[in-house]
Amino acid sequence: MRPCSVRLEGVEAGYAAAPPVLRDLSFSIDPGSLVALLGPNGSGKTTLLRLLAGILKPSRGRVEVCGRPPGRVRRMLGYAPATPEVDPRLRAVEVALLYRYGVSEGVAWSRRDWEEVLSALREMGVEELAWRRWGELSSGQRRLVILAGVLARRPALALLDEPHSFLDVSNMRRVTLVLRSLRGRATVVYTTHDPLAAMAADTVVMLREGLLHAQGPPGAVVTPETIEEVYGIPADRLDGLTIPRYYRP
Ligand SMILES: Nc1ncnc2c1ncn2[C@@H]1O[C@H](COP(=O)(O)OP(=O)(O)OP(=O)(O)O)[C@@H](O)[C@H]1O
Repeated sequence: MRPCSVRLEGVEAGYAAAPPVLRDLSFSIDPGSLVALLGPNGSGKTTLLRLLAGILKPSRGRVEVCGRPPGRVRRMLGYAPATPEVDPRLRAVEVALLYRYGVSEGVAWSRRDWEEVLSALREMGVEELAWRRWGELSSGQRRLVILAGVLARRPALALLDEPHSFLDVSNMRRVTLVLRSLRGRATVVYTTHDPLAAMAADTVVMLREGLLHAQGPPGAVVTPETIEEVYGIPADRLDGLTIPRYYRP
């Protein structure tokens, strides 16, 4: 499957009668690129991913994924929610299989499905957890299982909500390397609260109160100036990286 392009034009989106969450959003993403979505709590990152996944429809403007409305290309998309709802009795490998197929796509699993999912679990370093029940897994282990399932789907566009959350530094590195290895083969959009995790992307999209604040290479977007503007806290530049000073008064 060829990686998808993404295009938004004058998009407004939100929930029921409430004021729109995303406002006048226009930007595009090149096929095969790795994109980090950064922005404060409540700025609309998950809403944007749900829009790209076709779960939510815009109230105004146009969203195109692989040149079509997302709802028409669902089979090409993989979506990993930040807080997936899963039956705690399922085995990890079954959860990964569900995500390989998209949770609502009823299918009979073949031997190849099992092999692909086990291989993805291995890549995420959680193969030994394959037969453990979901309810017995830690938050970080669950994150890795869901990511394995979505990546085993081999999506043309992977939409990953906080893939680094709950992970220790070694697993953060593992996930970052896996995401970078997908460049050129899949378009990947991931949300994060960690400016360092965003530095691994080709492009950073910074949202602020539902508006596009900045888009560009990490070095141009994740700067001490932007951190100060968007989050209102100081940040330092160290070895070319921007480190927010949330750890020091
Ligand atoms: N199902 C919903 N119904 C009504 N409002 C919602 C719903 N989901 C989110 N919102 C609102 O939409 C806004 C954006 O939420 P969203 O989850 O997209 O932000 P986010 O940037 O992903 O936040 P976080 O970093 O905290 O996960 C918030 O003000 C939130 O309260």
